[in-house]
Amino acid sequence: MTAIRILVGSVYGGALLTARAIKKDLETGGHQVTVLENPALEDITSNLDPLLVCTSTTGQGELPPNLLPFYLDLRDQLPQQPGRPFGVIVLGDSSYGDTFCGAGELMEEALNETSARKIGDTLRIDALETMEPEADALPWAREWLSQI
Ligand SMILES: Cc1cc2nc3c(=O)[nH]c(=O)nc-3n(C[C@H](O)[C@H](O)[C@H](O)COP(=O)(O)O)c2cc1C
Repeated sequence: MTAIRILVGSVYGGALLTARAIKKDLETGGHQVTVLENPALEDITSNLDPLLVCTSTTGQGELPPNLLPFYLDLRDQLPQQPGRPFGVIVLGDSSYGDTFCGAGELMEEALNETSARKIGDTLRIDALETMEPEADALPWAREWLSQI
């Protein structure tokens, strides 16, 4: 059994629904999943659980408002967590061009600066290609967890 924490960033609910679907799926497999809809830094500094970022991209490659305070505190304080596993699922829309899935890169860069350890490649989910982000996210999350 692994306990994981999902850091959610979502404007219209797609990334949140995806995170909840991952929770349901992984918990069926015997794991323990906490979905953090409005994460604060203490939600990660109080434990060593692997972290899964599940965020959409808004503005021009920016983070959704519910995840932004966490990101800013993380960048500000850089609490070191050497080797802590993390993964990134990011929703975006390739019609936005250069800023496609930019929110995932922001979170990855910030977590890298804390010396956390990325597991697997980022899953980029393109709204132009799929209406069901969870269809891609569930198998990816299982594979991600198996690599921890
Ligand atoms: C105002 C607005 C700005 C967006 N900006 C970007 C962007 O810069 N890059 C990108 O890849 N997707 C962008 N998107 C697309 C969203 O990330 C995508 O639709 C995503 O699936 C929304 O997920 P959510 O329901 O969790 O908010 C934008 C969408 C909106 C409505």
